[in-house]
Amino acid sequence: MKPIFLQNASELITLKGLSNAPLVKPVESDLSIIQNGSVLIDNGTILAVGQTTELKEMYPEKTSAADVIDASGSLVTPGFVEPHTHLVFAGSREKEFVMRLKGASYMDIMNAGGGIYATTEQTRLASHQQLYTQSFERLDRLMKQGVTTVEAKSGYGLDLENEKKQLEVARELNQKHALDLVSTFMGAHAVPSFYKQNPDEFIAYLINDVLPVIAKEGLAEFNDVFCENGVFTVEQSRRVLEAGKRLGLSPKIHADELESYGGAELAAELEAVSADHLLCASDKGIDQMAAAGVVAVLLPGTAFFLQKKMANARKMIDRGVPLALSTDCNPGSSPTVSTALMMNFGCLQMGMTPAEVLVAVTINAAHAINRGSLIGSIEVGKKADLLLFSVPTHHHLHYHFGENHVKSVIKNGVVRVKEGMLI
Ligand SMILES: N=CN[C@@H](CCC(=O)O)C(=O)O
Ligand SMILES: [Zn+2]
Repeated sequence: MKPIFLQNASELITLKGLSNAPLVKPVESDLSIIQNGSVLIDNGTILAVGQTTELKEMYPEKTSAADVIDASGSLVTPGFVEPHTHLVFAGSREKEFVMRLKGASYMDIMNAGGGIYATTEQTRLASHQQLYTQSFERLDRLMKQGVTTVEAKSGYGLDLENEKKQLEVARELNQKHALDLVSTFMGAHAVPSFYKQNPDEFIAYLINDVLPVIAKEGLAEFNDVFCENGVFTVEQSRRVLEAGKRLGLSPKIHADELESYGGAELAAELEAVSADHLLCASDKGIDQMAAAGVVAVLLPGTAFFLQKKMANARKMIDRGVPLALSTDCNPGSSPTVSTALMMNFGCLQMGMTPAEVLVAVTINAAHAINRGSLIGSIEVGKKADLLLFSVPTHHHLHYHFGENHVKSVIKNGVVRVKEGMLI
């Protein structure tokens, strides 16, 4: 593999020195910006980072032998990390979208057998190959948006066979697609109709019959639950997450999305790696998350699409919670792959600064999936996941809102997107 020398970036956002823990209360200087910056990449890894003249002097042979990418006039950042998606699914739910526009609520639709149940029905019917092909295409679209690592949840199978199928598809995608995937088991996404009268039995089934197989076959790293009034109680969520923990799966929680329900508090109690959504998180829950160092993964696309008030990012940051942003890419509550739009929501709807937003889609997002030491910043030894933009500074990303400004994507030291096109 020939080295790559990316040179002359007008703004190189390195986010240096943040690999050990997620960043709380980021400020502009945390971006550690290098003007006229350059990056030397060798064997898929970052070998050196600095000013262009400096690196040319330090590595004369390597820089002259390398493939040169000229980033004059361009912003360069670490690849975006998506810490919350429901990537592997079949079908779409545009009819529900129209029902919601006429006043039906997300939960009304789910309780009537639609929502997660509708996608589960279609996902169960789809073959491994069909799911693989559709999800591969979704990954391509994410990559064009600058995403270089994707967390992918199961949760549209709701039984051993189909949860496994989703996770096996994610595993194959991780092997064959250029992007890196991180898998999360989410069997506790909805109570299947067979168990409707006795959700505790479904929890017992997940704990006794499903989780051990998922753990044994190494199909997931995290265990997630939809902790929400009408879905799984705090007590049921605790049970399934503790069982996962005993098998080595780190907890994550869909918490306080539609009601204030104690999900943030549970995340703190279990020292979950992240609590996600949090539109209705209580002050107490927020403070407990801050004390426990749980990353809040906020999903503004979902609030926007369900026409709800955005999570209170400002309050969470001010009270000391580390924040990440993600698309929540899924067919029901956030059918989008646009990180750019999430960043725009961060600045324009959630009171976040441009620096807070950039941290939220890179290094803090990496920490939300336990990858802070590998990705999320441009530092020596880390994976060479880099983005080159058609704008000169990061402020332009928000100023020209609603656009994908990604020009090139380098993933593991290989150029995968050039002039906005997959290559
Ligand atoms: N809230 C629960 N789960 C998903 C949506 C799943 C769906 O509607 O299909 C979410 O994160 O928004
Ligand atoms: Zn979700």
